[in-house]
Amino acid sequence: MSVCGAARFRGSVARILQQHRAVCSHTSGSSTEGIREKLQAFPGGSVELRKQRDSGVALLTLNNPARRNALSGSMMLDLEQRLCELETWTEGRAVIVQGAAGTFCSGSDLSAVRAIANPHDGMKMCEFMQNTLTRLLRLPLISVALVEGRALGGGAELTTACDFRLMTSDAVIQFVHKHMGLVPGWGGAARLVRIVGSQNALKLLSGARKVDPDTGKQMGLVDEVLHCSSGEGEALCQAERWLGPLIQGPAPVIQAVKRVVVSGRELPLDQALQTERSVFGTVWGAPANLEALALKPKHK
Ligand SMILES: CC[C@@H](C(=O)O)C(=O)SCCNC(=O)CCNC(=O)[C@H](O)C(C)(C)COP(=O)(O)OP(=O)(O)OC[C@H]1O[C@@H](n2cnc3c(N)ncnc32)[C@H](O)[C@@H]1OP(=O)(O)O
Repeated sequence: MSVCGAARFRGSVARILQQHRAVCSHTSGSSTEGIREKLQAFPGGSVELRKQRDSGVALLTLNNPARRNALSGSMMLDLEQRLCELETWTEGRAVIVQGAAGTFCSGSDLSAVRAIANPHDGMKMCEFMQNTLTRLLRLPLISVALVEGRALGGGAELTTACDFRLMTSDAVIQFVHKHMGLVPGWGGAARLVRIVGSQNALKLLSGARKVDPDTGKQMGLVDEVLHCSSGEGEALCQAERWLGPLIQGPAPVIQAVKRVVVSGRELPLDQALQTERSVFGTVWGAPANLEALALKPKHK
């Protein structure tokens, strides 16, 4: 890589880190300035984070069951703060995003949507949620959306910001945006095209189609269909079991794997190769590598 290329790369990494520090410390000056105060004016529900230290799996729960886990303004702010915590969780391996009371998320809280329907505030909310879901997508943790019940509108977009989607057999993902005279604004369209391809994305968005698990699996939107017979909590148990093989191993190695996949997915080849070398440098000769070499590994 040329000297100026390396300088450009260092500059882009510095900018990403600067944005991260600014957002976590709420440093004003970003283009979403002022929206936090407005979102705070729409309370209701919460976004809970439970870090399971033994497994390194965090549970991120949208908790607004009276509103089918619709995202109130304060929940959008909660989500940003929970992501700040996850971005610096060095022992973390994965995060499962779920909804309370057996349903995922019915999108934005419509009372908040009505109140900030003006273009200026709507655009700032859109950018705030787009930035927040992009940070979820880029977490150095393997992320799974556990979809029970309904994932509608912004809730459907939220599922696309996870690496994987697991659905219970009676669940539905629906991009209802067209019915509201809208298109996705939280990054859901850009991510959906990358997940299912542009033709399937066009069908799901233009038709506002209800995606059942089998259809979702066929088009690559759904990674596993969970058949749950007994009560509450079974879907989560099945999701953790599905995740198990992906997160076996030291947290730094799992996090390094996610980092090289994110850079391979998002960066131009030269920068992706540079990032891969940088991440490789963090695990080469690190404890997990040295321990593995000492054991004379045999991969049967
Ligand atoms: C489009 C992108 C993004 C945006 O631009 O911001 C959005 O996400 S906008 C919101 C898109 N979502 C919706 O339009 C979903 C609307 N809700 C429904 O379709 C149904 O409620 C349901 C989610 C399919 C559940 O139906 P059901 O099980 O029959 O329950 P109820 O309909 O009786 O709802 C229970 C209760 O919850 C309230 N509710 C549901 N969704 C929302 C929401 N998104 N915002 C606010 N409140 C919501 C619903 O009003 C009921 O409350 P009460 O009437 O007070 O009992």
